[in-house]
Amino acid sequence: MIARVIVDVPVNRTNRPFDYRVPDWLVPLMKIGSRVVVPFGPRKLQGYVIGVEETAEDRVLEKLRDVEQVLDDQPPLSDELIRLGEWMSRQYLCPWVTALQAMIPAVLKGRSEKWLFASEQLGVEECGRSSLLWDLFRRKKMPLAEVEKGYAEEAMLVPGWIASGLLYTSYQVTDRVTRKQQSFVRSTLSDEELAEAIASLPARAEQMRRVLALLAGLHGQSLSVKMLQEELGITRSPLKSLEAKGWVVIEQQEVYRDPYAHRRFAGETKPAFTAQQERVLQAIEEPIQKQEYGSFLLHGVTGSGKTEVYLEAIEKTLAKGREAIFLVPEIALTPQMVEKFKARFGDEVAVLHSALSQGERYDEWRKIIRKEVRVVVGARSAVFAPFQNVGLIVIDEEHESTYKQEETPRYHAREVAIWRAKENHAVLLMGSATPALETYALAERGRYTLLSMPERVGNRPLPTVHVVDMREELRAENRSMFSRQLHEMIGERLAKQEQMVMFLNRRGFSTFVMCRSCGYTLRCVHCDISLTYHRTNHTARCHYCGYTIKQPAHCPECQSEHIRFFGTGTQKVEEELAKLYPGIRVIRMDVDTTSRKGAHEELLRKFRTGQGDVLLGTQMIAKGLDFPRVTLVGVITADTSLFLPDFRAAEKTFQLLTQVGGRAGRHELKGDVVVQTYTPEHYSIRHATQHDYPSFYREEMLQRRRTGYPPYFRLVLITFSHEEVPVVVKAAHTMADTLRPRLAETTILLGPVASPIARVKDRFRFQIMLKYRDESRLPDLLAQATAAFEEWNKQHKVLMTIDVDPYVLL
Ligand SMILES: Nc1ncnc2c1ncn2[C@@H]1O[C@H](COP(=O)(O)OP(=O)(O)OP(=O)(O)O)[C@@H](O)[C@H]1O
Ligand SMILES: [Zn+2]
Ligand SMILES: [Zn+2]
Repeated sequence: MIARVIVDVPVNRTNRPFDYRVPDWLVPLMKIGSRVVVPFGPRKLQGYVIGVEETAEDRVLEKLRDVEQVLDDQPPLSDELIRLGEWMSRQYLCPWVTALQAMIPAVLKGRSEKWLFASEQLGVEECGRSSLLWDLFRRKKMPLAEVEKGYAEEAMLVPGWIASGLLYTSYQVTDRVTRKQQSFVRSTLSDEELAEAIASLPARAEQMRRVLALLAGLHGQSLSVKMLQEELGITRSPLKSLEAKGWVVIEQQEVYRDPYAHRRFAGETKPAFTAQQERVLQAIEEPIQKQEYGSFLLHGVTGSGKTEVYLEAIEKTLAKGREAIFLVPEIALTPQMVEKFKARFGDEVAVLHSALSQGERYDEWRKIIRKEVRVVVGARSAVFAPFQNVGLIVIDEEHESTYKQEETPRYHAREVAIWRAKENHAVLLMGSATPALETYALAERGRYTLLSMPERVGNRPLPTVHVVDMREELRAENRSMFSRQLHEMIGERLAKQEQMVMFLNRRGFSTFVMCRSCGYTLRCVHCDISLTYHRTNHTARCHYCGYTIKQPAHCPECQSEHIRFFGTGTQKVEEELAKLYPGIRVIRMDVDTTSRKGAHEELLRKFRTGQGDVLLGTQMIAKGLDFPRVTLVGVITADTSLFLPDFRAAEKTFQLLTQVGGRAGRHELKGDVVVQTYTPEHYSIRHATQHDYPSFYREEMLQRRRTGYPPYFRLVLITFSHEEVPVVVKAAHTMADTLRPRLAETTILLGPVASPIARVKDRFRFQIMLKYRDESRLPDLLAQATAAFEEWNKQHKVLMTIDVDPYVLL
């Protein structure tokens, strides 16, 4: 038997399967999708079996090396996921193995380590006075790293011992799988025997009697020792005595680390659907029933009841005997959301997100592979859930940029979801109050079916949005970060004991240059994006094309000298609130207050239970929260995200304002939103305050067409980095020169220019941007070019990354 193996050498040169012979004793274990250990050059590596050939000629077999180990009883990758990995490798120009590794829990990724072994020749005589040799004689092997650390003096003698044949080294692949074990107790006696046993115990053996009585009720089932002790309030000794009598057995069993284990989840009752919910559910009913591919974009305003629609769709999918994946952006994966799912689907749900420890993640993942659950709720990588019969994939807040992974493989969960939905004849349901422009454009062209829910549940009004022009505030001598209107409304809420959300837009914090008198910002004359301020030489520069001007002392528009770069922090807002409203209870949520595990959840719980008047935070609080008593949302600085050097700046601002605004007045109490801005006339602010997505969409599409950005053009960003400028410049130019003559005429190559963040960790960065429409040859072309440069790049220590459809352009 031959196994075709993708080995863990993530470079393009080895980006193909290698053949290995499967020794007879491993044949029964050999399954497609399993991890194996194989020799590769002088090393041993972990690899993934992507295919087997049952028979092969001896002549062929003779030339092959042997598979050394099979690491799994149950393969972590399915045939579908293996093919998905191949597709990703082509689509995102990454090694196949890197794509496969993105699909499995981190603990399964093997590390190859050098170990020191005792040979047959090492006997007691040879050990002499060496503690290292004695230890090796006993343990047989030890990681070399441990030897070097723990036996510093003797480590120098190791080469000699190897030469004389007492020791040898070899590579071993280890994963970091640990399983949590717990003691369980059960009785081995029949019911009658138990009754006799209880009767036979002396009067003072009260505790033993109670244990047996409890176990009798379980009829041979086992119970965790910990729970039994807690229940009866006893020590371990009566158990030991019973074990000695042979009446009970205590054994180790594996348990899952379930972070939600001790919570109670109230069973939720389904509401009667609203008419628009009914309509949407009807539209997706057919492909779910017929098990056909169907893709839908659900455009529903904030508070329109999208979540109920998702839950119902999942229930229908489960009823067909199929499985469902529910994706949420990382920050929206709140306890509230998880509780909803647990209440509805109980133990059928696994939850995957980055706040879990690696062990917890692994345990949740194993519930899927063992078919113990049929629903997965999780962030981006949950799209790889190893289900075998996926019937539905939901992407909530589909516009969120966290669905794009910013390290290799640089995939987008939406594209992977489409691939899997097609492959499985499943339904893809994407929802948002502010769909990504690319998604909406495709829906308009009929690629996805567009469904809409334009009303809030119960016809509750969308909140009233008040736009405050901060330039006027300055003119009225108000230099505080709170406008007069916001100041007044906060006071009213405090008096009425209603709650508030204060949102600080930290995106683009203090990088762009703006005039505080007239709102003018410095922009690139060629690219229509903001210039970024460079402190070191006081210049403002365009990060797409390199256009640079000196930081002006006066505003070019109104001659004011109040032109400078821009920003405020959450702490400053908190201080100011405390100063203005003595005694106000502020719950601040930012990276500082939420870094501890569980802190995020705890702060939200405090707010929910009324232990705070104001929830103050950044992007973290903009999504998915549903608090009945919130009637005021203040947006302290709406524009900071507007002038980022990013063609999506206007779109992101519109999304943020709509989402934060959507937190107000979701229940009985009516809501107000105050948006403070220096550019009230900007279309993304204007349309957000009107709750007018279609108008924003049209205007933004015009901009994109004019400037040649997605969805009209697609982008590929190639970034190079090196410690020395000349080397990185040479690399970028060589690549550009290679690509240029081969590109289609309609494809535009921008650069090479220095990257917006021109130096990271002392490495200089340069980039090339490709803009193209339909260049079908591009992936192949890039793959060839990458392969050609790999050797050169490696020699000169140049790092090159290729980002297809990039989100972060810095
Ligand atoms: N049919 C219904 N009848 C009564 N209440 C409902 C119904 N559907 C949803 N709700 C309630 O309405 C509120 C808003 O619903 P939900 O959170 O699903 O909105 P959403 O569209 O997901 O909003 P967002 O985009 O802001 O997250 C929730 O409190 C939910 O429990
Ligand atoms: Zn000005
Ligand atoms: Zn420019």
